[in-house]
Amino acid sequence: MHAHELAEKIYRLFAALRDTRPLVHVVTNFVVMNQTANALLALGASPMMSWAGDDAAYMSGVSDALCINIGTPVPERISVMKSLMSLAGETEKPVVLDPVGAGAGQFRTDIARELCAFAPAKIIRGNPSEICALAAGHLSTKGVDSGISPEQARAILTGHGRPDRNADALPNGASALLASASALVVSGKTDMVLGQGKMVKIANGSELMGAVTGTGCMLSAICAAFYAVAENGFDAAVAGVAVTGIAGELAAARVVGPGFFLPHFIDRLYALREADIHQYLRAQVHCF
Ligand SMILES: Nc1ncnc2c1ncn2[C@@H]1O[C@H](COP(=O)(O)OP(=O)(O)O)[C@@H](O)[C@H]1O
Ligand SMILES: Cc1ncsc1CCOP(=O)(O)O
Ligand SMILES: [Mg+2]
Repeated sequence: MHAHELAEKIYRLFAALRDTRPLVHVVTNFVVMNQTANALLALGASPMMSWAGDDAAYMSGVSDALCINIGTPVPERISVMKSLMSLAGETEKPVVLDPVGAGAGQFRTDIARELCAFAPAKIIRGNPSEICALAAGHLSTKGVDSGISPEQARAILTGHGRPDRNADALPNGASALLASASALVVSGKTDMVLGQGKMVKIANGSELMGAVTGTGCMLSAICAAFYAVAENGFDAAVAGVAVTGIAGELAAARVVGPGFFLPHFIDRLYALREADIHQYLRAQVHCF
């Protein structure tokens, strides 16, 4: 697929999202709740940040997509997450799982692994360490941050260095995790979206995005909004990653540091136009 066709496809999803204004139910951490809701609103979706167990059945019935984020886990919230993901699996509701801090201690890694078993058509979006912890048992997460680069993650996921593996072949370590998902997103300087037999690399974004908390969490919620209007998780993940990266890049061009990055990012999501996607998208499509 040519870059122009991919940009066109992403724009179609973006336009559909703005037309339909999907209701995205987000159960996320205490750190990023407000900025995630604002990012979804700016994008054109309708956020609902609720984690009450008593609300779960109703929210499951009315929402168009679900985003589950384990950043600040407490037992009651984890059990609501399981119920919501289980209901979403039954009704084939689009789900994104953000395994914040997977690989940083047994507690979080176990929670993330357990949640991976629910809602088989979900997108799993994490930074390189989080995805490698789940896919390959590679423990390198520092708190909520990645201890490895996307390139190192690609090497770990493909089984690089093993004599029976070609480093450019199907991501091997990712395949078992991918069996429990419709797409995996490994974010970072270059984002990788992995699906069955295909991968898209997107090189948008800015270093500043690593200096502001919650950019990954917002990316996951944005992928959930796109999943509500996409035919599959892979296309939704590509669109979510591209739009987040382009808005981040444009926002970073206007600021000198992280302090004002966030409001500019929200503004750029709000003001994003078709021409921006065509002009700024830096993506490569690989098929295996
Ligand atoms: N060095 C970087 N250059 C460009 N974009 C980046 C960089 N670091 C992070 N990003 C972007 O920030 C967002 C969050 O990614 P990441 O920092 O990997 O997630 P998390 O916040 O969960 O650790 C993604 O959109 C990613 O593309
Ligand atoms: C700092 C922090 N601590 C617990 S959750 C959280 C936010 C993590 O956000 P992100 O994964 O998007 O950087
Ligand atoms: Mg994160």
